[in-house]
Amino acid sequence: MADFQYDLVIIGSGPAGEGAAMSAVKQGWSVAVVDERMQVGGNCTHLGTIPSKALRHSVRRMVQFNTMPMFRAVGEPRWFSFPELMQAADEVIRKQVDGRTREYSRNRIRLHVGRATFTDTHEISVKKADHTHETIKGRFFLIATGSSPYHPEDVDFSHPCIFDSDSILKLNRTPRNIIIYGAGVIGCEYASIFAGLETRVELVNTRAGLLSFLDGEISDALSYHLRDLNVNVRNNEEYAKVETRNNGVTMELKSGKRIHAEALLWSNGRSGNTQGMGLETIGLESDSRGQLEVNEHYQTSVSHIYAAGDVVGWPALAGAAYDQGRFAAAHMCGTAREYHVEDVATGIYTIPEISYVGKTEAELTEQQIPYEIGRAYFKNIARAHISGEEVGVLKVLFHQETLEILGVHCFGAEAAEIVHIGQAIMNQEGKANTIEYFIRTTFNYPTMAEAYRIAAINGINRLCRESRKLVV
Ligand SMILES: Cc1cc2nc3c(=O)[nH]c(=O)nc-3n(C[C@H](O)[C@H](O)[C@H](O)COP(=O)(O)OP(=O)(O)OC[C@H]3O[C@@H](n4cnc5c(N)ncnc54)[C@H](O)[C@@H]3O)c2cc1C
Ligand SMILES: NC(=O)c1ccc[n+]([C@@H]2O[C@H](COP(=O)([O-])OP(=O)(O)OC[C@H]3O[C@@H](n4cnc5c(N)ncnc54)[C@H](O)[C@@H]3O)[C@@H](O)[C@H]2O)c1
Repeated sequence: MADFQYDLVIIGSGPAGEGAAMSAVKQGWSVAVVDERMQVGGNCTHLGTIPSKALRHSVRRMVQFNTMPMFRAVGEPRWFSFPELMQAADEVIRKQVDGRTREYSRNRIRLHVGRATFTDTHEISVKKADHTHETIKGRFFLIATGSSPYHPEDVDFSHPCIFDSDSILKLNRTPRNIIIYGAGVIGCEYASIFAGLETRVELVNTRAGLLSFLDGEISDALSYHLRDLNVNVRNNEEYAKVETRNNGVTMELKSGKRIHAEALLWSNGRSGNTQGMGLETIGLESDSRGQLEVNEHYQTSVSHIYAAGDVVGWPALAGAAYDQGRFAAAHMCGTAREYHVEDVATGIYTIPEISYVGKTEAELTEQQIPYEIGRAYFKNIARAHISGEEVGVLKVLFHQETLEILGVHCFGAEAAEIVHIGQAIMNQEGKANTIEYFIRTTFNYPTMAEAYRIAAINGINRLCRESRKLVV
């Protein structure tokens, strides 16, 4: 006889678990969430999205204060240390945990703290901090256990100068220089953060260019601006060996170069959290990156066990994880309208920020879709003059004949917000998706949204010039 019994048992209280819990409880289901951490919110709140974005926000504020001439009247430039800036992030985490805990309690969702392991396809055992166990039965399960930094065996992560994206949050000083190995989203974001702190950054990229999934023009802009912030970007490099000293690290690259720094941040890849969960006892197997395969309803091969969020791989984003959890729960409860996370917007919080939705120029060219480009440079926008954030561009790709929006790419301050205006129009059905929307709609002034009107006019004018039609 199990200690507890629920309609749905969710393992993991990150965005995927939370989305599923809230969705199922609203259908009248009894729901429990199990997490090995005392506080809810998942790695998203405690180690990933929230601390890194709060940290980046504080760094940006500090850089603004230190570089804007207006502030010189009230004081000299001031530098906070990495741990001082992390304190502001801790306060954000506290507020997030408080809010989420209240939500669970208001909705009568039961929280169990401990590490979950499957004992059979309808039961888990939860090992608590005091080493006692409780058993929980469920009609349905959702595995929402997230992901962790990948650690290669030949790198000693117990050394005090070697960090991953979890342990970097405990860095107790501002290093004078740092090697960041892996120039994925995490590597590029932390390169911006450390550059803002005036740490000299060696960003070692195993690929030919930065974030190759981005539109080429945006990826080039990122490389330019990171270099402008004094980040040394080394493309097409792989490590051969990492050596440690008391006060630093030397990385030997396969190309023969040796680079030294006070610290190394390893940000090359993540693995799904599926180890030690007893998956073998229920006939589930993860792939070489610890990820689980699911169908379009987020069902694993055991039909009442679902999985969502980072543990299923792409797109490994918080907003997508939340929606995957919601859609999985809706399917279990039989209320699903056929939703599936497909075209997600991506926000990359480098300095400056990047965001995009839809196709890139390279993809459209490969698919032989005739497109035109409308651009608006932030340096021409009144709101950007006022905020002093003049670096950036909004680029809208649209079909030459139908005028439907095919992709929105933005680089510059608040790009992650700005992109959603284009996304809203792009997701309209049929003829309602048209770049002309931005020409016939009057915007508030001065706003960054105005960039859409400027980009639309720019694009339509180019199209009209080419086809010798009337210019707008
Ligand atoms: C540095 C960094 C920055 C990021 N920035 C962004 C960003 O700006 N925007 C964005 O959209 N995404 C960002 N991400 C990605 C985002 O954080 C993840 O996509 C998101 O956290 C995935 O949510 P999840 O619900 O799948 O799981 P997670 O948030 O990973 O939570 C999983 C939970 O499961 C628990 N758990 C695991 N195994 C067990 C077990 N056996 N028993 C009990 N509990 C268990 C863990 O304790 C954890 O609390 C970032 C990630 C990192 C690392
Ligand atoms: N702003 C954001 O949206 C944001 C910010 C940070 C992280 N994230 C998410 O976190 C995820 C991880 O980011 P990342 O910077 O590590 O980039 P990434 O996923 O691009 O990985 C970097 C490199 O590691 C390799 N790799 C990945 N997993 C591996 C594994 N298990 N074993 C060996 N090699 C592996 C990849 O092939 C790649 O070359 C991304 O998928 C991203 O969606 C998002």
